[in-house]
Amino acid sequence: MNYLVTGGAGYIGGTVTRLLLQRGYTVTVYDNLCHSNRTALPDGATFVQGDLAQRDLLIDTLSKGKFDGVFHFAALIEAGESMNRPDLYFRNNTVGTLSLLECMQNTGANHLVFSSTAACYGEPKRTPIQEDDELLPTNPYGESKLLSESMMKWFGSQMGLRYAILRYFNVAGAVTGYGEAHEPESHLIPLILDAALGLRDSIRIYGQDYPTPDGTCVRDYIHVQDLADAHLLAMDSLNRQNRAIYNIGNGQGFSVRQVIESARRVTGRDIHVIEEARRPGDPAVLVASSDRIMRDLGWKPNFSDLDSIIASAWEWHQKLRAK
Ligand SMILES: NC(=O)c1ccc[n+]([C@@H]2O[C@H](COP(=O)([O-])OP(=O)(O)OC[C@H]3O[C@@H](n4cnc5c(N)ncnc54)[C@H](O)[C@@H]3O)[C@@H](O)[C@H]2O)c1
Ligand SMILES: O=c1ccn([C@@H]2O[C@H](COP(=O)(O)OP(=O)(O)O[C@H]3O[C@H](CO)[C@H](O)[C@H](O)[C@H]3O)[C@@H](O)[C@H]2O)c(=O)[nH]1
Repeated sequence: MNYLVTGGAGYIGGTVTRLLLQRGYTVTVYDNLCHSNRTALPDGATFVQGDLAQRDLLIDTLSKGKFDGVFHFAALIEAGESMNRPDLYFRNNTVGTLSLLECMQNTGANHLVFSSTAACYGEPKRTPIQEDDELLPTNPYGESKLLSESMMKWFGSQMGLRYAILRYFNVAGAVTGYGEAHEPESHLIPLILDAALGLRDSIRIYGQDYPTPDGTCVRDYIHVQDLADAHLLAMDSLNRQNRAIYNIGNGQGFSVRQVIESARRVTGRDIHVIEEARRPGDPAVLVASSDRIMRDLGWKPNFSDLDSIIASAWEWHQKLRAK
């Protein structure tokens, strides 16, 4: 099999690229490196440096590659940043995805697995969240992904696109030799691990007055290896089904304070905390029901407890920072 991976120089796209290569598949990564660098690219993948907006380059890449499918990860990913710069998020994520869909249509590529997000749901009315629950994003990042989902629906029904939308919850952890290192980093777990290593003075907790048991936001953390497995199952399923939408999470919520406690247990280090105001756009609680993908595709997470997810991140993070 031969696949195109947009955003394949990033954290999750890079992990899926490694898994595809391990399975013996051929992979081309398409990435503009706006939030990553070449050193993150695995040996064995062909690399095209390009932006989703570069239609000629994208069409050329798709035409030459004759791909069996496209995994679409390329996006800006910070909910907080999107509150200040919605324009960037709609341009890069939504218009960028439209460009990809048009180029796929032009070149006859029609199997797509798309990285969507729990941020599409906004503040949920019930927990765990199911795929058919209300979609009311509280930040432009989530809206930019929801609009992309809507385009896929119409490219599917009117133009024959076969697609799987994966709404991930909070992705964490590392596989051998590759883990989370966003540029710049804004995500909770790598920032906590930097604090454990003494590379930051403290970790800031954004908001202590949420309607949750300890007042801090609750999230559902899913290991990147389990998430990567779901991508391969989803792509394969497009030979049997035209379209699907799946949540990918562990079904368990952990507050920011619980994540910090887990990191203290795993690292054995002191982690200093500073309490800050809420970060605009953050929903209080996001916890997934992943029953649908378990039932339809037989997916099952192997890393279900938070300590083991953080332990895998910690092992990799120490090596990363030692470089
Ligand atoms: N990290 C999470 O917890 C999480 C949760 C839900 C969904 N997602 C989604 O998963 C995907 C991957 O996230 P990640 O954590 O690996 O982020 P990342 O920033 O590590 O990777 C994104 C990659 O896309 C590239 N990119 C961005 N815009 C591009 C463009 N216009 N053209 C070409 N390349 C472009 C970046 O250079 C980067 O390499 C994103 O679509 C994100 O929205 C992530
Ligand atoms: O220094 C920090 C960083 C984060 N947080 C809090 O920790 C929680 C998790 O924050 P992250 O920034 O790690 O992740 P988000 O929940 O904001 O978003 C992540 O998961 C989403 C899905 O749930 C998206 O898809 C998005 O791309 C991805 O970044 C939030 O309540 C946030 O306010 C802090 O308290 N301090």
